[in-house]
Amino acid sequence: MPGPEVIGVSGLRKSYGAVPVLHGVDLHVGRGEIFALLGPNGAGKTTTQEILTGFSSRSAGSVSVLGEDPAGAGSRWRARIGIVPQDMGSFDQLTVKEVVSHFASLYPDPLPVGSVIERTGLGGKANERTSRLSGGQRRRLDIALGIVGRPELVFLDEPTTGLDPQARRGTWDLIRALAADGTTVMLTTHYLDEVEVLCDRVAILLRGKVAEQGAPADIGGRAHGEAVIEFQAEGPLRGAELPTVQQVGASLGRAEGQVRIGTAAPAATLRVLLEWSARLGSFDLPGLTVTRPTLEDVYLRMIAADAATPASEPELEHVA
Ligand SMILES: Nc1ncnc2c1ncn2[C@@H]1O[C@H](COP(=O)(O)OP(=O)(O)OP(=O)(O)O)[C@@H](O)[C@H]1O
Repeated sequence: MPGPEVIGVSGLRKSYGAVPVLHGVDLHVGRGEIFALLGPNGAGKTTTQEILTGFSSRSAGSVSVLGEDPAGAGSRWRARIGIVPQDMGSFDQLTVKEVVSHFASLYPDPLPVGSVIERTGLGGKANERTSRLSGGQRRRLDIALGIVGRPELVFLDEPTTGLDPQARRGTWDLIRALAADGTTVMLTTHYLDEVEVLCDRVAILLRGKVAEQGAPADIGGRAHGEAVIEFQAEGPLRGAELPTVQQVGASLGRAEGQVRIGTAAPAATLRVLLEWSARLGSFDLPGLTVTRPTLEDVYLRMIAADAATPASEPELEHVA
């Protein structure tokens, strides 16, 4: 966590009636971070965001957002946060500019309406009725409404769902610019590439618990996990006996000329392989690839492992 703490959550629990949904969530987000909540449908991401924004009560645990407990925070605190839910509702008879201006009027120190409309890529639509916007343009309007109040902390619930690839990248640039200005961003998403390229840290929520929290590159031990080296044993390498790569912790497989090596020490293993290929008169490992598990690989593995684990005993919780 780089900056001072903006969100601090410990032991957060939530039940709807007798049904527990959050089972002791811990989260810590620093100023200026772009933080993702990732998890399958129904994992509790929206519920967590609703509690952090004061729209839902909690059953147990402590929550601090911008130094206050959202459960009792007033309008001055509310003006310091921006919220972009999955669906902002409809303002069909109003134009983009009218809606953004209306929202701006609710805040003590809003951003200039024109610049918000430009930054969200709606410059050409300022005088269009919102009923005539496409789905993706509606989503950009939602984001405009979430940031017009110049928030210190903005919550985005699936901000790029329904956007075309160019608009997604535009939204990422906007989120990066907000963070560079010191705005803290917490978002939920189902897109792993979005987490990978955009977010400083991610918490993976599985069945109401944080299964892991950290930089996307470190999740599931990715940074130090096993890499896979593959190449084609062609030319002088064809049929040659492979070197003893086990000495650098590598395992070895071979099928129809395609060599596949799993190794915890890819650089050392490559050195052995390159010396071996040079000895055979080849200065290349044809079709060489070195890959580590992607975020998607480790995420899907975590979901599968979680699904294979029986649900814990029903917990005794306070009813919200
Ligand atoms: N108002 C409610 N009353 C009862 N149960 C609810 C309510 N809101 C959410 N839930 C339940 O709480 C669980 C978590 O829902 P939540 O919307 O937080 O998940 P999510 O991770 O945001 O899912 P998604 O990715 O589908 O948006 C789900 O099982 C859902 O059915």
